[in-house]
Amino acid sequence: EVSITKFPADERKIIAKAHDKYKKARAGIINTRHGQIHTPAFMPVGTKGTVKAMLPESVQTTGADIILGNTYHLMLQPGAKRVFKLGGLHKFMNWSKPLLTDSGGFQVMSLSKLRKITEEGVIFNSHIDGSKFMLSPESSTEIQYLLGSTITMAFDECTPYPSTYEQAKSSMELTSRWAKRSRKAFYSRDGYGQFGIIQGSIYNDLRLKSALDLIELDFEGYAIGGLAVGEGQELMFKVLDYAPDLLPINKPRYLMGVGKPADIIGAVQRGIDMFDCVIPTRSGRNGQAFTKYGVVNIRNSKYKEDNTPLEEDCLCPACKNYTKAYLHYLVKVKEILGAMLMTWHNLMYFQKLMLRIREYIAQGKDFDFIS
Ligand SMILES: Nc1cc(CSc2ncc[nH]2)c2nc(N)[nH]c(=O)c2c1
Ligand SMILES: [Zn+2]
Repeated sequence: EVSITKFPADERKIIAKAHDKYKKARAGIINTRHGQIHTPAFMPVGTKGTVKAMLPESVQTTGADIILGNTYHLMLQPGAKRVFKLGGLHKFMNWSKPLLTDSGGFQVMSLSKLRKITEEGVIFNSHIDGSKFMLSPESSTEIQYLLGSTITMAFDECTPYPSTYEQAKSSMELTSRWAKRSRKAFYSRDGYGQFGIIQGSIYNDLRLKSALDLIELDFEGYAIGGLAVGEGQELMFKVLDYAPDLLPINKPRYLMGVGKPADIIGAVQRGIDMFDCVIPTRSGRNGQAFTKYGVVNIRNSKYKEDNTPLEEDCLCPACKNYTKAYLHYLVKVKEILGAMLMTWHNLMYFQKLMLRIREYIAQGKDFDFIS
């Protein structure tokens, strides 16, 4: 099954001895049918069956163990049944390692204009051609099965921020009812898993109720949803000061949609194991490079004759073979190679950050370094 194996207890004691705020941090391995995931892990986003501007083998060289796919986009095009007929998403996109697919509700709410939430599920018009679709706990779970996801996400409603207590309560209760239906619809197989997603916005009693409802369904892992939706880092950390502890300690904890390096470090310190965010890929294409010196906006004219690499000790192709001047030029003239090199560097940067965090935890060292 999908299980998180932890460092032996005595090594955990070392971690506990480290400064208090690190004692919740944990490093481990999730074993799946498609290989291991070293946690804390960062999952690059491959929304439409590709991590934009990257070959899958290049994504692999950055150190990523797992990438994300999207039920919403893939069900509209090319269609889940077609992907299934063609051998599943792993084969289709030539990625043999673990794949996690989001359940689609979040994307419906953020992408399709016309949509209606009912007890049954969400009825929406495709943002591509306006045709009518329904996503429900059952159909979302079936679509993820057809795609061949290693980790399937329960169908939830991401409670918007801000929400009143009443709004958050009824939204969380809907998510609990949908989680039960998602769990019932899941075809469980060795090495595959399904994660429940807890909601409850910023209200600790709702977060607790959501966790209790989902723990009853015995998922292979748990995600904290309803965060990184505009509440800001301070409020997010306030929820993370207690929410991870409501979840089973021996199961993976995934914080959806997070985040910048500082967000990731703060969340790991509060017990989170898995992350996903479009920031390294999307901002890379927009000319932002993450470096140990901070974020470099490569379009800035100060780089037009800068003959040095983004980072002298980075092993990515952008840093090994090119200069900031060249990257500045490529991004300015919108050359495809610019998007490729910037993306590659950022993904490498995020994986190096996760590697350093895992090493520091294993050695029981403080890792307050802000990358
Ligand atoms: N912030 C945030 C982000 C995502 C998308 S994660 C993702 N999907 C595809 C790429 N990345 C969420 N997804 C779900 N299902 N529920 C949430 O509460 C939620 C919250
Ligand atoms: Zn680099």
